[in-house]
Amino acid sequence: MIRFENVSVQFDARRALEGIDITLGEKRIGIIGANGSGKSTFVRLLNGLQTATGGRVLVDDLDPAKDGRKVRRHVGFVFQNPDNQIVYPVVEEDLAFGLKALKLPKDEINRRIDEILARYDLSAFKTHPSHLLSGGQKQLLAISGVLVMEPRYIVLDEPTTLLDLRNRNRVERAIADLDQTVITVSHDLDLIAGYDRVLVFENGKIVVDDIPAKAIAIYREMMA
Ligand SMILES: Nc1ncnc2c1ncn2[C@@H]1O[C@H](COP(=O)(O)OP(=O)(O)OP(=O)(O)O)[C@@H](O)[C@H]1O
Repeated sequence: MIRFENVSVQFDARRALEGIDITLGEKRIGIIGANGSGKSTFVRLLNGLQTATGGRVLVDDLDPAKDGRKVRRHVGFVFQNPDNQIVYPVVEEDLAFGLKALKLPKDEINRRIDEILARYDLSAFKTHPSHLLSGGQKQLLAISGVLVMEPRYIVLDEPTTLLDLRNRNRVERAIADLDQTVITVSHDLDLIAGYDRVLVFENGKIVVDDIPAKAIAIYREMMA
């Protein structure tokens, strides 16, 4: 369960979030809103990448601002730009690095890596230099790097911006198959159409909180 208690975030003169009070317990939560409306700031609060300047955030009763390391074990985060996420020069090394930190047995590490590479059609790239992957393949690798860790919550910030239609659909299906709670920030309204709940951000506030059909319809009118 995720709770935001009267959360605000202030960057110097700019207020990025204001008076966010919400409890999230659904399995699929979509977040939409205009550029600069506060969506990324909102999700970055979930793993302590951003700290609240007012109020507090709780993820399963842990405060990411205080227990960042513990929380990050349970909250996997896929960034907008995969280059910020891929740190190792070879694909399999990149996938292994978090798993090694968890001190998993070698067999288990290899099993998880082979399985995730197969799922995203990346098996042929296992020993390839990560930086030579295409933009979309990098995005898939970044998503894979989070999924292999089997976190309880998965936050995806614009996970399909670089993907062609086939890979975009693949990511959509992969998300649908996940047992975990998924929170997706996206301008791709189709991606979140089948979700349980959609939040619409405007000027640092949640202005709509509803089922996708209703939230998306209101958002389309707001953007018209
Ligand atoms: N580190 C920062 N320092 C100063 N201002 C920031 C910082 N991060 C975000 N902001 C500002 O806070 C506001 C909200 O930004 P945020 O990235 O959360 O928006 P967003 O809804 O995710 O936008 P987009 O759809 O463009 O990704 C913006 O006005 C942005 O300029």
